[in-house]
Amino acid sequence: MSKVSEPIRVGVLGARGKVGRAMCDAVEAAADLELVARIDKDDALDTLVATQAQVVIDFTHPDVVMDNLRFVVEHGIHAVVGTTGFDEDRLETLRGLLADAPQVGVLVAPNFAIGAVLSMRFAAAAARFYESVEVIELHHPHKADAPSGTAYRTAGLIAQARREAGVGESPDATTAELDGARGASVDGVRVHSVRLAGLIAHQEVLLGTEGETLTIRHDSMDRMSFAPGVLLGVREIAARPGLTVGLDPLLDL
Ligand SMILES: NC(=O)C1=CN([C@@H]2O[C@H](COP(=O)(O)OP(=O)(O)OC[C@H]3O[C@@H](n4cnc5c(N)ncnc54)[C@H](OP(=O)(O)O)[C@@H]3O)[C@@H](O)[C@H]2O)C=CC1
Ligand SMILES: O=C(O)C1=N[C@H](C(=O)O)C[C@H](O)C1
Repeated sequence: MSKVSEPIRVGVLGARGKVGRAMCDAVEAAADLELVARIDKDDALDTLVATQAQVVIDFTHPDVVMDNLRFVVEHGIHAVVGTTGFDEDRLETLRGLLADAPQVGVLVAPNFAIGAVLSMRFAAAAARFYESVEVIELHHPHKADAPSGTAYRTAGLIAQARREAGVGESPDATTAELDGARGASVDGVRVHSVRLAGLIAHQEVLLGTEGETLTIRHDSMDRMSFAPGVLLGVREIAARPGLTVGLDPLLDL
């Protein structure tokens, strides 16, 4: 007779936020998961221990996410993290925390939408074939950070692919510009941030060379687009101790 396994006990941090609310709904709708804690600003993280949460989902704010992770790692709770702001320094700090808790797994991904993960891959694959490349990210006007975490990662992957292929910088003869007109340079790649009411999360990678251009565009039209990737992380993270960056390995990419 096959054994029925217990549902995974999940806590959501940022539970009243835009993404947190959608993740609570997604966890509640999944038969193999149980939502045991909804934590938002000023709620006690101890609730996670009292409710025996096994995995947390964090969609909070770049300013607080490291404190949340310190707490959960120290208490042996796995984490699936969508909150942005993870530069190399933060990832290194996280690796240090995890070194003292070798059984704990933390997944940090700048974007959990499957199409966004694929579009980053496509952009990295295309980058060496084009002279020019720029990234435009477009989001709702309540977003705290710019450029987006996805744009940072996309630009980083593009820059790495171009370096490995020996491709030089995108040509740009600008000698006079208004501050910000050419966007921000992320690892040498120009990134432009649009904030517009009515949008959710969107990104275009523009590539150009003699006689042709290629545009790689992804659109999240609903925050539920992040749920399949997050739930995949929740189900798999206990089997992946240490730090995992990006959803790619969970998708066998
Ligand atoms: N990786 C991915 O796929 C995605 C990542 N994101 C990222 O997720 C993060 C959240 O986005 P979004 O939901 O739009 O933002 P919101 O501001 O809507 O939600 C964040 C929530 O976290 C709460 N919060 C603040 N501090 C704490 C704390 N210490 N503990 C628990 N909760 C806290 C906020 O409360 P209050 O408002 O009172 O401060 C708010 O309710 C951002 O960094 C965003 O870029 C977003 C979408 C997808
Ligand atoms: O704040 C958002 O909304 C989003 N944040 C993430 C990012 O900064 O890349 C992911 C997605 O773009 C939505």
